[in-house]
Amino acid sequence: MPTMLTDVFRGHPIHLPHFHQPDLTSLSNLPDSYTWTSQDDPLFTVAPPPTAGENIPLIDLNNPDAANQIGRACRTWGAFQIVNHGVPLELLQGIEFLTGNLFRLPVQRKLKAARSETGFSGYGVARISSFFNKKMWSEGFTITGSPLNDFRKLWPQLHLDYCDIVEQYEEQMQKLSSKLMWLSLKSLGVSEEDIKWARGSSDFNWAQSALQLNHYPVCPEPDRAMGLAPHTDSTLLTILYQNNTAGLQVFRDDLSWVTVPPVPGSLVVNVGDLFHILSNGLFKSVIHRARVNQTRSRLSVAFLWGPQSDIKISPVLKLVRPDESPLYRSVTWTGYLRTKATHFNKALSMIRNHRQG
Ligand SMILES: C=C1C[C@]23C[C@@]1(O)CC[C@H]2[C@@]12CCC[C@@](C)(C(=O)O1)[C@H]2[C@@H]3C(=O)O
Ligand SMILES: O=C(O)CCC(=O)C(=O)O
Ligand SMILES: [Fe+2]
Repeated sequence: MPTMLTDVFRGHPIHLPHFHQPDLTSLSNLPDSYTWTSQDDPLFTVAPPPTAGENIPLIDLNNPDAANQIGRACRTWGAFQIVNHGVPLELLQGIEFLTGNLFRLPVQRKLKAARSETGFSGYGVARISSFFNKKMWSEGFTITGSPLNDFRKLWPQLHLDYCDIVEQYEEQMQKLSSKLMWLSLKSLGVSEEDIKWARGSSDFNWAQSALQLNHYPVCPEPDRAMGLAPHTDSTLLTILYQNNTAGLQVFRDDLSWVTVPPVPGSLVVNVGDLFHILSNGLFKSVIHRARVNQTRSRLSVAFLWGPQSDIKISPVLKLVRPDESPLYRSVTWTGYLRTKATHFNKALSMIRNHRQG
């Protein structure tokens, strides 16, 4: 039996200090343990060049040229925003409503559904927290499979309604992710024929996913705090819904940090590490982070999408020059998540084939 996402960290406990996390909404000063400097994160204070003013592309999926625009965005930014994506507005409002209600619950109630050190789902701090000396100004809730058990602990009365929203949201995101993957691959001249594991399976039985709900409370000193530290996602693609408070920033070597402005009804798409591997390095897995705000709290919902655990992802052969070896060795999603859980931002280079000469 392949490892399911739920089991991926079973033999890999990660020390996560949720139980010692104060209620961030009650703090009027930024404690030292939450104060970031460039010593805690070398990218913390990099300044943009004086002429920077660019932003990630906003792509209309109804545009006949969408595949090319997406391909270009994946190569230059590793991220883009989409409109006319087909996900009903009521569903976006529904998931935002659920997320807001979840994080408004008293801390003691949220901790009833705390994620354990070897678990995958539940309430807690970001997994990557263990790689940083300072704490992040955020709380999260991870879902994979049915959230029924956790939601029953959070909402003894209303859990079924909330499960329904998650199910509908995941169904829509699943369809959209697959559409986006094929559009971006089309731009590289890659079709279903070229990828054995994804060929002809319209019921998505080769894919699996997780949902990450994030909350960034109002912060007394946002310039010195960090909502979610810089990272790349370990996914093929991530589709992110953000409420109308800015905070997400993507990194470009030539432009530094660029804020992704919230556009009502739109969704942000990030290329993850697995898509970078699949595209033989042509698509960038984008470094991104979340900053926080002094007057407005922020919510985001990340749909993390990847292949089933028995599928090995390797560069599409069509994208590898005949005189070169593929840039990466093959890897399963669960195998990669474990490497990432131990080596964090060194994970990609650990599976890279180093070229001779
Ligand atoms: C499938 C996963 C990707 C993720 C780790 C996880 O097991 C579930 C949560 C995901 C998330 C969301 C916030 C940022 C991130 C780096 C983290 O700490 O947890 C990502 C992980 C990832 O993409 O590597
Ligand atoms: O909140 C955000 O904008 C970013 C969230 C994120 O990067 C994630 O959940 O992986
Ligand atoms: Fe992310």
